[in-house]
Amino acid sequence: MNGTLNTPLLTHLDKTDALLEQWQQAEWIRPLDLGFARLIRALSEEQGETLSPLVLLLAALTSHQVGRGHVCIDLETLLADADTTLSLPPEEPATNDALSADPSHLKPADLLTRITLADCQSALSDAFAVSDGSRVAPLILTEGRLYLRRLWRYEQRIAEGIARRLALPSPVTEPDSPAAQTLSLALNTLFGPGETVDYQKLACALAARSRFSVITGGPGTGKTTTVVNLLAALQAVAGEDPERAGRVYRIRLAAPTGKAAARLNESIGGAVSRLPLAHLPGGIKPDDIPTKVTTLHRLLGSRPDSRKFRHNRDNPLMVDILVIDEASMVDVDLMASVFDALPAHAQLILLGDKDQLASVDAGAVLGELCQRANEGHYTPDTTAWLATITGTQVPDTLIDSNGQAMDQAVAMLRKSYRFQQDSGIRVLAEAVNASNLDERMRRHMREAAFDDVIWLNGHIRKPELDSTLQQICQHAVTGTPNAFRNQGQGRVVKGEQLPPPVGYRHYLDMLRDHRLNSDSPREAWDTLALRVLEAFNDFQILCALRRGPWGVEGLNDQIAEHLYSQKLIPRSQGWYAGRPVLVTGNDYNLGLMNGDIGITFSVPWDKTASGDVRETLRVAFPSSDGTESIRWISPSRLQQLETVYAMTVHKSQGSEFNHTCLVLPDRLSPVLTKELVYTGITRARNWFSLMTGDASVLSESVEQRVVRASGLASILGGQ
Ligand SMILES: Nc1ncnc2c1ncn2[C@@H]1O[C@H](COP(=O)(O)OP(=O)(O)OP(=O)(O)O)[C@@H](O)[C@H]1O
Repeated sequence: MNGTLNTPLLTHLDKTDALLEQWQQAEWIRPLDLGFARLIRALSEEQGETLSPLVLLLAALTSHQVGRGHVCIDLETLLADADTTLSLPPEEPATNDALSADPSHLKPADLLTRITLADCQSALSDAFAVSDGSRVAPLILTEGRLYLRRLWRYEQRIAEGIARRLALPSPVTEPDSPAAQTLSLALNTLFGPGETVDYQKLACALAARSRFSVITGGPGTGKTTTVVNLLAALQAVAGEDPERAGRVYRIRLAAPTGKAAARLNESIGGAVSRLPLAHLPGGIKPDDIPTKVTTLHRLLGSRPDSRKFRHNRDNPLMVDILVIDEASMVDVDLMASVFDALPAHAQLILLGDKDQLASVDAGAVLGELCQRANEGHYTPDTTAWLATITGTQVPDTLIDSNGQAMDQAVAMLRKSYRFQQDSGIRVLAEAVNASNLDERMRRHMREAAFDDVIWLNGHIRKPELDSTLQQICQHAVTGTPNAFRNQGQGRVVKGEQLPPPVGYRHYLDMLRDHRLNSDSPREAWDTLALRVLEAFNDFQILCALRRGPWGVEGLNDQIAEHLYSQKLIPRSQGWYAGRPVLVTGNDYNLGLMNGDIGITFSVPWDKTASGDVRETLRVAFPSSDGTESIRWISPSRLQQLETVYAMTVHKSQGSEFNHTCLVLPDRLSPVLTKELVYTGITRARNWFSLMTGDASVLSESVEQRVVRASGLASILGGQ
């Protein structure tokens, strides 16, 4: 090791350990991170080795990064900018700020400025606990990336699963083969033979050619429509393929959360019913295209108290084609399990929006696979094949004679069909995505120049905290329709008159004014609960942060107090009728999944000892199987949940609301990124409002990007 490591903190193992402990006590790193580093130390000592303090430090930091969604640490990036890479001290102040009060403490970045890449490489390669992957070790170092072994294995399994599928021959590769001709006929029937570029048609063709494909697109670009057409085209090919003897493909549809599965369930049935099946080759029947969507956990067969799934390499799924919607939310752990459970021949199609936030847990698989999607990188071979099969010429800007194998399996939908050309939500989302929120756009938002977007306090640069929180609370009650252009009246979307935006009073009134009683049948209660849950979905406050007055914790308290002061709810704490709750962990016994939302009802279903009717509280959750039934669960049985007047943008992924209000705090922090703002805006179907603690935070946030360290793109790019 070279002489730059002259600080005792990196020459004495006990001192490094003590520093890590200090960081852990200040909640900069997790107990798990410290524990992992100590495990590495113990392992080395068992081998009679004295661990390098630098390896102890890097072990803790790698584990810390995994907790922040990274699959690994890229050492060069870490050394170039440790502050940004590690985000330490953390963006949200810990409850215990003893450390930050101590001026003598060292940040990881202070320590790492003294370290070179060569120091890291040499310390790591000397350590027994670190391997290059050729032997089992808790840390893996490969191409300058340091992994926890578990995460490295996930990435390897995903890369292998993708590469193997990309290499499989396809019956439609030869344009004059019968299968390719059938595909071409099916696509022309589904989309028309038009010569203008139809990205949906191109996406179907690309995905039909490969056993692994990704279709990415922003909201309303037709991902669902495209995949339904794709499945019809694939079944048409299967029906004509003598090798399959007319057997149709076994297709399954899945999404990472119950909410996302339910949303796809709602839209897919309609899209399937519109298919021109009678005109397609292959004699496809309506039942050949599935309309039921399940969660990935259910599909893979999750078992209580186990990370392992029932379906795996030894017990694969009975499936020929698997479609995963909202794939941006799938972390590397779950994605690796998907590849394990898929039979070797099975085709995997990932759908999602590459610009959204990545999964909460480690990995950004979809985002990484789509890194080059904007520019296409289709080879001349692919382009010629697409022209023959679809009759469409790919624009020159998307052609690249050096395109990689993975590029040929990624399709991007580029036209929004949901939002009209002048929709503020669409224009704003595009501007955020391009990190281009100019003054004209900000003025448009402030002055309600768009029909559907309003920046409620955008004219005040630094609004006062209390009055802003008060304004958010009032907005939460009514949705402030008057602030929108034309008071939110008279908008017509796709030929239908849209009601003005609403706030939480809408569902609370419904809950209060119902006429059901103890004689009412259970079905009537189910119907009411469905209506109330739907009404709750009409409005949602989204926050960037968890802690502090601008975070979900503070805002939930504030809003509950305000609703109570308005007599809209009977109390502001604990359980009460009207309390909306978000499930924050999977509960397999109750059949509830992380992200499920329920509303508390007071129901007359109990009796006192003397036989009188007694009101009791039950939380109504929509069923997870896509049917219109309700699960009524006693509050005492619910373990992991929080009130959900305000929700983090992270948790809102996979959901959509009629009206969302995004709350941005009064100062910039690393969590405020373009992806977060984009995800928040695109959760809104018809109305979007913005509240800021400081007007400049909006523009500053969209200048920041989420960059997650991982090696997937590099492994696949090297194929
Ligand atoms: N090629 C098309 N021509 C006309 N309308 C279309 C086309 N494709 C999709 N649409 C319409 O646009 C709307 C959005 O389509 P779809 O639900 O398929 O998009 P999506 O990308 O899955 O949306 P989401 O953002 O909800 O995931 C639907 O009303 C659909 O009928």
